[in-house]
Amino acid sequence: MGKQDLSIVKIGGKLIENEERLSSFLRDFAALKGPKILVHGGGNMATEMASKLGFATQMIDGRRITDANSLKVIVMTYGGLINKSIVARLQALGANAIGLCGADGKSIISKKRAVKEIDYGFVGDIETVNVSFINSLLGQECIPVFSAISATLEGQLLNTNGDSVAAEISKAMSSVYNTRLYFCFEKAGVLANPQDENSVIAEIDKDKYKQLLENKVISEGMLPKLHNCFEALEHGVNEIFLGNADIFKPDNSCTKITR
Ligand SMILES: Nc1ncnc2c1ncn2[C@@H]1O[C@H](COP(=O)(O)OP(=O)(O)O)[C@@H](O)[C@H]1O
Ligand SMILES: CC(=O)N[C@@H](CCC(=O)OP(=O)(O)O)C(=O)O
Repeated sequence: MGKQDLSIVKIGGKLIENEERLSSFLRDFAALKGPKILVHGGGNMATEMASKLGFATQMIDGRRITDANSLKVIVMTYGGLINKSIVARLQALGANAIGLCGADGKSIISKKRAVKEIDYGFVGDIETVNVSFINSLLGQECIPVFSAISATLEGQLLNTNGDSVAAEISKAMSSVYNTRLYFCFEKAGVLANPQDENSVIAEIDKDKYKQLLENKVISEGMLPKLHNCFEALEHGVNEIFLGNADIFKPDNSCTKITR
């Protein structure tokens, strides 16, 4: 018998902050057929909360420098407010969501990033994903909702990029499922002209990716996002799509990443 399909969907922080788009997305996600996993970021909200508490935020190459105060804010914001709100709303839509961070069920174990030129602080690089635990939740028709937090085996919580959480879960779950990974963010996909929402590139393979890099069409957060995509395709993920909150609506245009 062939493998069953599994959808892994990541939603970015800017999408989460837009109430109208988030509601519409959650309705579509709740209605999506088959086993599924949601991963959420929340970077902007953490920056705002930190600022309210009087803590400055420093980002380098899209990664947050996470000192002890910053980690506390992140756990409260991602693991608390955002995660629990999304779970409650999915439950209200009839979807049996369960909120998790990497420490829950030892689901995502990471290592604190080694200090090279930059000390990122409490930032984790994922080492293992607990496939059997996640699979057992899916087997009970639960929908795991992961925040962008992992943990070490020694019990240290670590801030972990949401795109990486989604990509690593997808790679690991590919041993059991046909995996389809969706990155939902504020744009309609990868744009040929970042200023023009109507310039969505339908498909990007490795050659096209090289060309986009050379022509500097992609920048900022899109750089690690596409890097993650090609890495995931090399490691068993079957299909990857990038789009906005409307990605599951019929006739919605988005970008497909192919080898
Ligand atoms: N060619 C491009 N097409 C679409 N987005 C791009 C492009 N180049 C750069 N970007 C930027 O990448 C961002 C997406 O990355 P990121 O901010 O990390 O997303 P997320 O909301 O998932 O955290 C977009 O909001 C956009 O500003
Ligand atoms: C290490 C690191 O940078 N972690 C990210 C995790 C949140 C995230 O990925 O949020 P978005 O999807 O909204 O960008 C951060 O703290 O910003």
